Amino acid sequence: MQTETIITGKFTGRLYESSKGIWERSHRHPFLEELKAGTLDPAKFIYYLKQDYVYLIDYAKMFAYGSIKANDLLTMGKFSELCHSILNVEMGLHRQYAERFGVTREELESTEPSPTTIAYTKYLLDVAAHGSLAEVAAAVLPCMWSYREIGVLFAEAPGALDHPLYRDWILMYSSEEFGELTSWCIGIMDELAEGLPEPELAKLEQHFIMASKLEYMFWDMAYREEEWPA
Ligand SMILES: Cc1ncc(CO)c(N)n1
Repeated sequence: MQTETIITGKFTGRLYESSKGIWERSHRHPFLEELKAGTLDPAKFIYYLKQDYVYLIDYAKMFAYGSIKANDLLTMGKFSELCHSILNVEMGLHRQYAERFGVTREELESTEPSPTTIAYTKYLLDVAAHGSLAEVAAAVLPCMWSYREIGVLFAEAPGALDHPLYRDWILMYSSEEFGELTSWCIGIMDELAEGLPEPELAKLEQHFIMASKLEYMFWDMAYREEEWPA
């Protein structure tokens, strides 16, 4: 488990405040409450896993866009490292879980995205297609940062790591490595926001809030095992 604390700068402190209420609602959502307690219906977790797998394909592309939009090699390299780690470490965990549940890799990959997954990934990709590097950073930040917060909270919750089913999931998001990547994303967000005029900062904040709302919706979608109406 990881002990490194998240240090926010001036702008990321503002972002955190803007979405704290939404994040707290996510933490209290039955999907996460039950995952923490080890009582979450595996069918709901499998649904989540499949949707998250196709979500992560587009999410990884956000970091590829970050690499393209970066102006220095260090930033470019870090975004490409993040892309690599999503495709190989994070999605690797999903593949392991799928195997445990008897879901094939093909099944995972051919999951039909739900309405909420579409809303989230297409929102992100639209920001990437039309926005600046700072906008990309603001849109992807709640994903990393809120999972990091959930991972650490759950790893510290008494008994949460004793449940064999969801233990690996909690360990992934409370890991040192995930914490370091999140800290880097927070750092680059503050750097990119430095000196920007207020209307630009407000736009970044809007992306952060929107992605935070979509995170909440993603938990809720999984709990309801959302389907297309027709
Ligand atoms: C929906 C969603 N948000 C954030 C993460 C963490 O990267 C994830 N795996 N899935």
